Amino acid sequence: MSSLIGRPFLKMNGLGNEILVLDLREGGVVTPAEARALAARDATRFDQLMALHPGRGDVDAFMRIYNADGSEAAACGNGTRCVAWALMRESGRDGALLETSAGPLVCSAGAEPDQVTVDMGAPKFDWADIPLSEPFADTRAIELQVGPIDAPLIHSPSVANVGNPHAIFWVSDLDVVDLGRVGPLLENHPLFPERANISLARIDSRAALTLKVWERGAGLTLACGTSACASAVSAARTRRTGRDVTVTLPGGSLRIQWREGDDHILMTGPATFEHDGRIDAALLAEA
Ligand SMILES: N[C@@H](CCC[C@H](N)C(=O)O)C(=O)O
Repeated sequence: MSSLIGRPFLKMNGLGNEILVLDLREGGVVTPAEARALAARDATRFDQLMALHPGRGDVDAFMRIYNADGSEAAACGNGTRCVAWALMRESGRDGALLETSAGPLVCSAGAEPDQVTVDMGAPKFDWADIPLSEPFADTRAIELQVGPIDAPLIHSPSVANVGNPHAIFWVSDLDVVDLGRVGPLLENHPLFPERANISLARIDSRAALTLKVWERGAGLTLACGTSACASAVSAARTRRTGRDVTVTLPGGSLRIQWREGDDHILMTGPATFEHDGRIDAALLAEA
């Protein structure tokens, strides 16, 4: 019998990015096949599944993050806000300390109801940390073959790791290419040994950008918090914007601040509860 039977879940979303928060603090581990089955059910449909495991010391929960295709990720911005919201509701406190394999995440209640701020830590820009499969001295703009049709339209992405790998293509028109077509090709490009999340980013002003995202392991989504973080720091790093920006995605907007001093990224945005339930055998049946 699956170790997930009877475990409680919350179906939530962060700007329309579908999140399933699964409480495994009493035990249980998600297999890739179980993740794919849950992603395919209406009641538990997700872009990311945030599985909560017991945390050590002061940590409220250790999170394992699964994409809809069953693969694991070390970071998920929208999912982290949803988990923090759930744990703050449970504890009655206005903060939560979470951990993933990429490190600790300090979360706090935002100024408005259902808003959460997450300290996403410091970004990494070294080619080996993205990771890329070959060295690049400057990751603000790398050379990447995108094929003869798309090459004149999108090229020279910035790359960053904010707990997970991102490539950002700077465009003036977000529809210049069909991201649903080029996304999977770029996600699996040989330059990205661990695949990558792919964004098209348009600069609107010194304090605003707009994104479309193809997520590793999940495809086109309404929003991706880590893409917003990676794009914001890359925009500031290439002097396209300042360090405090509003990032608008198809599902809504996030405020991203790249703090001077420790270089940590602060992400602020909503977490929205939809419904709750418990895992049963029918939810885990192969789709
Ligand atoms: N939607 C997420 C990102 C989830 C992980 C990503 N698809 C990956 O595999 O790295 C977010 O809000 O950050």
